[in-house]
Amino acid sequence: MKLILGSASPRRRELLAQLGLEPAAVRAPDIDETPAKGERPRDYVARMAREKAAILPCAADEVVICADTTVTCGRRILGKPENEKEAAEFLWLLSGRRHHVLTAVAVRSATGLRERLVDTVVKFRPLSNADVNGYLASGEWRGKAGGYAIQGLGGAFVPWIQGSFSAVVGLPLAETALLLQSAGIAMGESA
Ligand SMILES: Cc1cn([C@H]2C[C@H](O)[C@@H](COP(=O)(O)OP(=O)(O)OP(=O)(O)O)O2)c(=O)[nH]c1=O
Repeated sequence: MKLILGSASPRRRELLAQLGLEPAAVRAPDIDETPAKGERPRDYVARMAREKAAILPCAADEVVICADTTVTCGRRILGKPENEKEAAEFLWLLSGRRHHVLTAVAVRSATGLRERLVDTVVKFRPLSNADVNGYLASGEWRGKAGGYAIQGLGGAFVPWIQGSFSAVVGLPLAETALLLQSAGIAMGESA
């Protein structure tokens, strides 16, 4: 079976490499990521991963893996900030609080769709003006759910997590390995 990474995210590619997996091809999914009115965060993130997997082509000998990562704070869904102002708003919202990072993984093959949702709790220390301004200036917030990257400078804001670090970065390694194994992809095998 050929492994296809259905994601434009370089982090997801690196996380697959950590499992010893190199995709035979990378296909970027382009879907509308707007949450439906009143949609619950868990439903939203699972739907996003499923929709990404559904729109990509998948041949009979292919296994396509897609994922979606979303930050939720209270009832709010924090996606990728559209601009610096929104990134600042997200960082202040997360400052000094715990929030959830939800990552849904969808694996599609000729035998069907397999999915998992991983919920990780992340705590931010209280941020100062200098923290937020410095972080905005770094540009690291771009393209990251919730406007931060735990694997980068954003790690300095995080004294504690409960759950899966790799899921926060974009792909939960333990769950991904199991999903891919059941779809016929062996770990450490280059596609
Ligand atoms: C919270 C957090 C998110 N992120 C990233 C992971 C995801 O790439 C991104 C959330 O956006 P996603 O929509 O999940 O993915 P994407 O747009 O980057 O790529 P694609 O849809 O093609 O798969 O935020 C981090 O890298 N570090 C973090 O700490």
